[in-house]
Parts: sequence; C-alpha cells; structure tokens
Amino acid sequence: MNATRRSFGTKEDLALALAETVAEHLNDGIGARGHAVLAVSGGSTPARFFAVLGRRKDIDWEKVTVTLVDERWVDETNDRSNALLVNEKLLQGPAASAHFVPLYSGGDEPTSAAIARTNLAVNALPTPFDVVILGMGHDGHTASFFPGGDNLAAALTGEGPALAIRAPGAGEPRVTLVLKRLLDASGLYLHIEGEEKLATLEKAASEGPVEDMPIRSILRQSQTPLTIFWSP
Ligand SMILES: O=C(O)[C@H](O)[C@@H](O)[C@H](O)[C@H](O)COP(=O)(O)O
Repeated sequence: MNATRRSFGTKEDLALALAETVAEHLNDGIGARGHAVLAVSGGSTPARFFAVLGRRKDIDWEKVTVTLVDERWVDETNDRSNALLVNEKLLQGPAASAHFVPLYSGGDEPTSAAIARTNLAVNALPTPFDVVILGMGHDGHTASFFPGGDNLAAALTGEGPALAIRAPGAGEPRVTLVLKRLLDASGLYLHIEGEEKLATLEKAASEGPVEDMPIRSILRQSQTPLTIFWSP
C-alpha cells in the first residue's frame, strides 16, 4: 500500500485538516488554470467536513465545479441522494457559488441512455480533477465499487467515465465513476472514521482479491499517491 495515513484525535480536527488540504488543491487549480474540479463521495462520513469546507472564504467558489464519485439512482429530493447531501452540507454559504454537476440524469433506472447523459456531463469536465475524495464502506467498497457488483469488472478496468452498477448491499441501482477516472486526479484522498473502518482498511491492505474488497484497487495502484485521513 503506497498510501500516507494522517490520523487525527477528533472528527473535527480531521474535518479542519482535510478542508485545508482541499482548499490548497482548489486554489492551486484556480491559480494554474482558472478553475478547479472537486469530486466527492456521499454517505454519512463527509457531512462535517463538507460544512467546514463550504464555510471557507479563501476559495473563489465561482471557479470551482463540484461533482460526485458516485450516486444512488434517485432524484435530488430523495433522502438517499448524494446530490442532496452535497447541496445541503457543502454548497451553502460561500460554497453556494460553486457549480455542481450531478451524476443522476433522470428516470427510474440508469439506462444506457441515462448513463450516456451522465457521461456527456462528466466528459465536459476538465481533467485531471484537482481533488477526489473517497469513502469506504464496512465491506471494503469505495465509490460504488461494491463486492458482487454486476459491473464491477468494467468499473475497475473500463474507460467510463461513469457506468451503472447494481450490487447486493448497494440499495438502489448506482452510477459510479470508473477507477481510471478516480485516479486521474491531482489529489486523491480516502476519508474514513472509526475503529471499525480502520480494521476494514487493515484487512483490505492484506492479501486477497480486489473483487472481495474493491478499495484494494485504490490501495494497490501506484498511479496517484493516496492520502488516508482517519479519526476515531
Ligand atoms: O454513495 C455512497 O454511499 C458513497 O459514495 C460511498 O462510497 C460511501 O463513501 C461509503 O458507502 C461510506 O459511506 P459512510 O460514510 O456512510 O460509511
């Protein structure tokens, strides 16, 4: 595992440090190219970090595009929506000026036509992304790379940028950026909290198939340096 791990005493300390790190990447991107792209995960872990980052006034948010690394295939009024989480927790205050590119593109199912719409939007974004922030489930999934996912092989090897995936434990059908797109980043971070997630990470860092714990695809790659932010 070629990752760097940063451990923090509290969730708040982690949120402050991760927000500082992300702000540096965004300001570097804006300084170099006049814009920056941030791709984030959903779930329950990021809320505190989102609130801290969104309050920062040292970022020219009008020059920032925020998107997701994955999404449950539900609209933004659904409590399960990662877009809803980002809009409610991150894109408030100063960060409300940022541009948001959702991955859900309408309809009840991520059909090929719907995924084509999503990919049109994602392909319009400049690459490399300035920052990609991943989470991890207790089963070792990241983004929507779930064990047993029907499209997991394509997610791990395909060109993407995004594809539909269904899996036991994923709940709704998902849309996820593919590994190739997640790694095409200036800054790559894994944000996990709690002893159980740390134990999951240790298990993922040991031998075993990527398909059993797809976070291994991130831990074992040497293309993009990974920094893990962890707190109890
Ligand atoms: O849509 C999602 O659920 C996320 O993008 C997913 O990859 C998340 O990072 C993990 O499931 C961890 O979720 P928690 O933070 O809720 O543990």
